[in-house]
Amino acid sequence: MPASSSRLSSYRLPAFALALLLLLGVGIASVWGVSSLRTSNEWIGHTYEVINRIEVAERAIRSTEANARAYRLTGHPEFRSQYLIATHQVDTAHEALASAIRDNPAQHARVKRMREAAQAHLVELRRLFDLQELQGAEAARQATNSTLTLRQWNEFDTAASEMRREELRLLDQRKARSDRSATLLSAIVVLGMLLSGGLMISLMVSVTRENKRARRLELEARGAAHEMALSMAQVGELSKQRHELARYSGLLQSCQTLDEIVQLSIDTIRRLVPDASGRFYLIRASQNFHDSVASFGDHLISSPDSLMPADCWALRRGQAHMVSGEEARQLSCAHLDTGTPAPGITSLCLPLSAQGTSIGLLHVSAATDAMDHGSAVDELIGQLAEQLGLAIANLQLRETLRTQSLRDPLTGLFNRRYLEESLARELQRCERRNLPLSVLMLDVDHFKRFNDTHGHAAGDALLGQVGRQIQAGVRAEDIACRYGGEEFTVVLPELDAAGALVRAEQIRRAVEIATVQHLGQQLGPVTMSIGISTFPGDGLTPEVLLQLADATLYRAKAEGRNRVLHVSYDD
Ligand SMILES: Nc1nc2c(ncn2[C@@H]2O[C@H](COP(=O)(O)OP(=O)(O)OP(=O)(O)O)[C@@H](O)[C@H]2O)c(=O)[nH]1
Repeated sequence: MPASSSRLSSYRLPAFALALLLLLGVGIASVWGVSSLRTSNEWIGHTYEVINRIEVAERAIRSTEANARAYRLTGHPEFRSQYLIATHQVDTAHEALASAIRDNPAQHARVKRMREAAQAHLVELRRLFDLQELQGAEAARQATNSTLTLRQWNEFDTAASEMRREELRLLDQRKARSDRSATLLSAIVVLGMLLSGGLMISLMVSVTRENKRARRLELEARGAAHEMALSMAQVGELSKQRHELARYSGLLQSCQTLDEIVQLSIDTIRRLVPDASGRFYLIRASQNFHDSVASFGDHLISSPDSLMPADCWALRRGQAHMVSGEEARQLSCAHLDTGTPAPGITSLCLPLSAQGTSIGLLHVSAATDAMDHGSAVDELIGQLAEQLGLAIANLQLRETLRTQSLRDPLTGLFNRRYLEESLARELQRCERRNLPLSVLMLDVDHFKRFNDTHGHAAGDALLGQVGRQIQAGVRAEDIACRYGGEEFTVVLPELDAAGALVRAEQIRRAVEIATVQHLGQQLGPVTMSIGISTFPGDGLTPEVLLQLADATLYRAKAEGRNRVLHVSYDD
């Protein structure tokens, strides 16, 4: 369509010029035709004039003849004077006739013949008139030569008739030419008007089409400009979102705790989708459940605190699962509380994984419009989830490594290396603040016998349980360690000997009454001996305090086991 239109437009100027030329031609032809008609009419008028003058000449000669004859017959003077006047008119009439046909030699020759015949007849009439004047009317009548008169009249009439015929022939010819000119002029005018009118109509149609096309193109151009503005806005939005994601990646590297990671992720998701809500889940050690670790927003679609992997399409398929609108009826995840997302709301489940291992789930819900704009938001949140999974996995790995380096794997308590570092630090802190610090040295009684009786694995299970009981028996700020073998140490900052005795007694009692479940058997209970040393009364350095607590422990063993002992050297 545009190609044909532009092809037509290239013909428009020549067509317009042709139409103008045609109109000009019609104008010129009209002027020429009118001029030609006027000339033809002039010639026709001229012919009538000549014919009229022929008749005037005939009338003049006949009037002369009639008056001369009447005078000859009656002698009446009136006829005499009329005769004399008429003789003058004959000359005048022939002069006028000769003047009218001076451009036509043949007619001119005929006028000459007419004139000669008329002159000859006038001479004869003059002769008879003079004779009548001198000798009377009878003599003139007697002298009349009828033969001569007839011959002169014949001569005159012949020339006049020839002349009239010729004029009538010319008249017919000129009328025919005038008719032709009029017909030709009419044809030219009609044809020219038709052609130029047709061209003008074509031009008008073409220009109208061109205008419509121009209007359509203008509308299309406006639409394109609008779309470009929209896409520019989308590009701007996309760039902003990518910037957010890049910022997220950078900050994620520096996060030290899960809380920091989760908070940063929430902030970033809320920046990408302002009114979004959602929940973070991490997989439990048992792998059976995903437990919620954090949530955000107004929960457009709520999801429970814990969910089974089978309840989530994303966890089952190992890939993002987004539903909204009609689709939600069939494919909504079972863990969503509403069953199906409300109209206009989109739900997005994203599995969190690292190196192919599932570690959790991110569920986000938001208005469908907010999730759809630029059609890249779900993709961006997907990228965020990928980085989030890796970050959590890294954190967990770091935590595991740190725990492995600082904690005893069997009991979960701190190891001896950590004890030595932290005892020195805590001792300095308490010394600065002038506060006491107590050290407990704990040992399972007859553990060798337990091992030998129930096996090494049962001994491990017992040590694990004792470790948990020791941890449960102290404050969060206390430091419980496995010193080695079946021996444990607890550092109790800011606690004096009396307080340490109470705490140690609680632990001893808890161990004494507990049994251990191992391979379906209930083993134990066992007892524990505990030695105490206290800063500053018993010693000032970590080494002294540990040695003293150890020595007191062996003294408790020696005194019969299953007891707590503190030896005050001040006493
Ligand atoms: N199952 C298990 N046994 C351990 C572990 N570490 C040390 N043991 C054993 O613990 C026993 C310690 O025995 P002893 O040092 O003789 O002390 P005891 O039998 O508890 O006797 P008393 O301390 O005098 O009450 C040894 O048999 C070690 O092999 C451990 O990690 N797991």
